[in-house]
Amino acid sequence: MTIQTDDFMPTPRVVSAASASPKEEVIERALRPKLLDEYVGQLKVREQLEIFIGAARKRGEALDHVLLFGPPGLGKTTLSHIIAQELGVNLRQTSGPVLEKPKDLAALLTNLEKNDVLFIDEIHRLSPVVEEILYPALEDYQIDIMIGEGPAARSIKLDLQPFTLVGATTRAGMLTNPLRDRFGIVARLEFYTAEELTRIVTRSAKLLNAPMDDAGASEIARRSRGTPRIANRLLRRVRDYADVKGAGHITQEMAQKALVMLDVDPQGFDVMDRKLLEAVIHRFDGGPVGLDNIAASIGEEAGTIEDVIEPYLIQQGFLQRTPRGRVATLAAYRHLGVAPPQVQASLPGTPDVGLFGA
Ligand SMILES: Nc1ncnc2c1ncn2[C@@H]1O[C@H](COP(=O)(O)OP(=O)(O)OP(=O)(O)O)[C@@H](O)[C@H]1O
Ligand SMILES: [Mg+2]
Repeated sequence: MTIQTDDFMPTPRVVSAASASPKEEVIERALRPKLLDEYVGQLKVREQLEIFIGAARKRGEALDHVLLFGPPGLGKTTLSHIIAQELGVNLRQTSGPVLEKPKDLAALLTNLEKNDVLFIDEIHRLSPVVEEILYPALEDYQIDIMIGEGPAARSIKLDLQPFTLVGATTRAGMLTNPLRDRFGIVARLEFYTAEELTRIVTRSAKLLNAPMDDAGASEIARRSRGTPRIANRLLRRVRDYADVKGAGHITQEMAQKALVMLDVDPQGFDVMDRKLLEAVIHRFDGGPVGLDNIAASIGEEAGTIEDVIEPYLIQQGFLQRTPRGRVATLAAYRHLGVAPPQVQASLPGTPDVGLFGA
């Protein structure tokens, strides 16, 4: 296998769901729904939360600890803010990698008021020593802290106010078992349907004062990889296009032209998606191929492929995850206009042709 050097050039992704830039975060905050009722989709999660939040409020208790997991840009941070808002309590926000020492977490915990929400983003990246502190805090609202040093050091117990931890992660599989077991409510966020994304884009366009018709909205929604963050981002790019090339009104035609310019295909796939599928098909005979080989071949980190790129390809049925590696499906061949390998199952001794074999 030859690897061309241009494969290692970073490719800017307009449809990357990965975390927003600081500038984008400001816009995201403005577009973020504030209440459960405004939060589109995720019906199961919403219904559960409505009940549990209602019950906690009624009893004046802290809500059970909540773990939110799912691919980037599906609304974990948004939901954590909504939970605090609906509970009528303060939200304190931090993230796994920021909490370097036990005392960083202890300081946050001891400052919580009754029933507050502590949001820890990227909770799978907590260091083990910090995680240790968290266990008794979650279980008994207590922490053990060390006072002094050397032989004079002693540990004292501090009582905390009852609180709710909301943890978010793109990788539930990387959480330790003891930590995962301490969440009473575990919610997996799913990709959004085109209809749900249409509602999200329509709402955002109103907030941005961007005139748009329904066909324009559904065109953007269809191409947003099931992800609100991408839908909002494409909306802003399409609006720019409509402002410059048209009279500012977002129609289906404007959306289509803008998305062609942005290299987002009708399926919502971008350069990296197509690169991945092409690599599996052309360089690895359609698979099965391991994640690391794909990563080396397309010049992308394995973690990014696993968290950001492949979940949508798998959900849409273009890629399959098998115990032996990733396999391109018939839909992937069709999408790229490549003839699938011939099925030769009737001939004895023919090599395994992956999915298309017997
Ligand atoms: N259910 C929803 N309804 C309406 N808008 C949504 C919804 N979910 C997310 N959004 C929009 O998508 C943007 C991204 O969501 P958010 O930042 O909550 O994603 P995330 O899951 O925390 O991503 P990451 O894993 O990168 O932290 C938000 O600004 C918000 O406007
Ligand atoms: Mg987030």
